Amino acid sequence: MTTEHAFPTGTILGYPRIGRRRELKKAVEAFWAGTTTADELEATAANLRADIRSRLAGLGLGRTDSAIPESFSFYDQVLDTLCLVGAVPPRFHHLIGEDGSLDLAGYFTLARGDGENSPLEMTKWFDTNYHYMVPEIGPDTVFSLAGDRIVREFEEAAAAGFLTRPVLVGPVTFLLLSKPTDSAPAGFSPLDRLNDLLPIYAGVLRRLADAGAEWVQLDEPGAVSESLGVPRSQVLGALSRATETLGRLAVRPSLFVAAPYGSLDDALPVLAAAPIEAIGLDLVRGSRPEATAGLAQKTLVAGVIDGHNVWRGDLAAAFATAAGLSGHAAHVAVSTSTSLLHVPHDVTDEPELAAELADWLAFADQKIGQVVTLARGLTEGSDAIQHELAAARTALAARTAAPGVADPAVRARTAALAPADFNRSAYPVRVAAQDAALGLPELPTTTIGSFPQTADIRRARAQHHRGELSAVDYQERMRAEIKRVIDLQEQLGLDVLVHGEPERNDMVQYFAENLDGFATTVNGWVQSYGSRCTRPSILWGDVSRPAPITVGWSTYAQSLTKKPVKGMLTGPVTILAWSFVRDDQPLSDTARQVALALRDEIADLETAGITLVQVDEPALRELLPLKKRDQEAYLEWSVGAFKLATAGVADATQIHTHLCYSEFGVVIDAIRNLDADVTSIEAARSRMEVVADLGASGFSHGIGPGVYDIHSPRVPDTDEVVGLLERALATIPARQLWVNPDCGLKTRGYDETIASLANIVEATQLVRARVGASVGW
Ligand SMILES: CN1c2c(nc(N)[nH]c2=O)NC[C@@H]1CNc1ccc(C(=O)N[C@@H](CCC(=O)N[C@@H](CCC(=O)N[C@@H](CCC(=O)O)C(=O)O)C(=O)O)C(=O)O)cc1
Ligand SMILES: N[C@@H](CCS)C(=O)O
Ligand SMILES: [Zn+2]
Repeated sequence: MTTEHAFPTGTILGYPRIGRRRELKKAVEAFWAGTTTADELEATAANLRADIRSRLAGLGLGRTDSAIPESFSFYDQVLDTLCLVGAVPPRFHHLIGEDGSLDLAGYFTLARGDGENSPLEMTKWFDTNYHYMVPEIGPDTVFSLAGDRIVREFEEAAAAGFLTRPVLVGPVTFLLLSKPTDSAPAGFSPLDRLNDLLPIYAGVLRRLADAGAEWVQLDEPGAVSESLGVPRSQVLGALSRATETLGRLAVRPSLFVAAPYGSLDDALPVLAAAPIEAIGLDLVRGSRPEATAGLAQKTLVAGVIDGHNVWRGDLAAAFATAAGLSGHAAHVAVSTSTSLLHVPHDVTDEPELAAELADWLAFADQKIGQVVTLARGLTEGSDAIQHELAAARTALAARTAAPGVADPAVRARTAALAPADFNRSAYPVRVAAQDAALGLPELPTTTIGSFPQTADIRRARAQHHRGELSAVDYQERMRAEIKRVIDLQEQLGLDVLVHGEPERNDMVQYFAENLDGFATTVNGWVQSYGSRCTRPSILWGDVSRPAPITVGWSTYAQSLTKKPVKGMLTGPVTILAWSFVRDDQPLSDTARQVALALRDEIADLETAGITLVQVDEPALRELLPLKKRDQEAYLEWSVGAFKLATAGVADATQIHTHLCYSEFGVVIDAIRNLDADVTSIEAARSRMEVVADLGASGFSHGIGPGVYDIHSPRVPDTDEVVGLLERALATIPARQLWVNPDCGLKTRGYDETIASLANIVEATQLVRARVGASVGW
């Protein structure tokens, strides 16, 4: 059995690994480009890990008490776990080396594909903007202890004088996040393989114990979510079996099971009864638990510092919550509610943030400071931290009273909203008006908005930001790009054109920069997937639109062509989901403010002669609450915000929307309720399954399933696209079908984009000829 080790009184669940200046991104991309070697990449990563440990210790986390989590990853923690347990899908078995493991190149190939073999699917990590690689597990998947990175990184830390705490995705969550292999029989669930997986985890724990690890963190957010498609009773049973099995090992480190992203609810008694030593609760999302049998012998790790948002918050309230647990458990420690992966590094590294706003914020490093303060309060008593609690209280009061936090004009407008503001005419009336006004061919072809963001475009934006390129010159450069994109689409023969979004650094940040109520960062990068990052904006005040945002770009594009140009906006829910949003009022109130600003933009686009407007809502699914009890209310306000943004237009103006990610499940109803005239969805990787679901649900509006996956440079051939279109036509009528790629052309190069779009247009012509002959167009 394990020897008793005290859990550190202050810790965090994980730390950003991309680097303060995105050093890891740059090193990984250089390795992919072949300009550096694997050894050089390993050396950069080791330096980064060393810097992180020193920084965390400098901020006050203990060097030798397991307070510092070892949470590095070159790409993704689920992919790391997959490699650790040897669950490499058969199509990649040729990459496995003689020692049974993958080298770095092989590891990245699973994430990115290799031309012949498609990469692992990627999907959202719980309700965050982080994406993980989806393992494929079948009845025949062979598990083996195939990697030792986690042990080597622990030893690397030890050699530098640190006793760190290795972090692993727990076995239940790993299987809950996996999908069944294509050949798995109906009814198979990856969770069925738990008994076969547990011995591998046992092996890892033994090796870590042998290496000297005192604590290991198993992340089990799967225990919190009710949206992973497995009955709750099975999740609880699996959690019980896993913790019983691992807890009863003869040789293992002490086990800390962390449950971020929500409350454990009925999973808490399961963990409380299990032979593990510490339980991590998300007390930002979840409330303080009742006294529960079994907790009295355990450490409760109170996740009272929000790992998912950037507010400095009410530190005294956080302290009271943590201190209030002391009667429930043998020992109480303080932590973040989630890994700090979701927040930027350091507020003091933001030269352009107003000092007042900066004082209201806590990024990763400031949150560690907060954890350390509260831990001191727990050990030395609250008097010892009075100064820090008072400073946080003063900042919070200043925030509440600051001009702009409540804007009377914005509040009056939202208060005056009436049901009619949310609804358009009946769909058949709109279709008739749009058919007459737009005169589009059958199976209209279009794209989802962005075109490749070339290095030139990004460089011009960086130069403009640094003052090296004037506003006029910057505008000229963007207009030149728009002209190139319009000319290209004309040559390709697309029917509904887009301006290409060259002026956007990011589809949310760009709008945040142009709306009142938001602040943006310079160095606030947060990993979105792999090497890709975003700089989420900070929505701190009431939102309004000081001036039109996209009208100039869209009307310029329209002036270059007789074909219709689709206006292109990001929807209210996505703007909220991909920003750090104020926590002092309900999200639904903030969503209405953003929706009204967008409604004004759409009205201006319409007045300027733009006849189709796309309002992207790729994050509609992402913000869906993990708990079923919260989902209905969410869908009500999120769909309402979209309708508020879009319902002000004439019948003849065609509203499009776009949603990423194919596993829609519960949001299929929401798609119908959005009442957009045309909805484009990512579908290529799921081979149109979602279209069948929509068809079966009686969806009657326009639908544009993506016909090729833009996540790799592979060019789809014409036959393949014809096949997908025919598959779509098997379940939905031709009059509803639009033809478009999946979203995100901004991440591709021009060569493959042009070749792919040419094949799409050709495939559409072939299908039009075939279907037209049978239906008499
Ligand atoms: C659609 N997706 C998005 C999500 N969230 C968002 N906020 N935005 C999204 O688009 N979530 C779900 C998905 C996730 N997908 C992606 C896809 C692609 C990226 C991505 O490519 N990110 C870029 C950074 C984009 C950006 O902000 N660019 C800026 C800054 C460019 C830059 O790095 N400049 C250099 C200087 C350049 C020079 O001088 O030559 C610098 O600052 O050092 C811009 O265009 O201006 C990435 O590189 O990771 C993210 C999520
Ligand atoms: N209009 C955006 C949507 C991405 S979700 C694009 O095409 O990149
Ligand atoms: Zn998308």
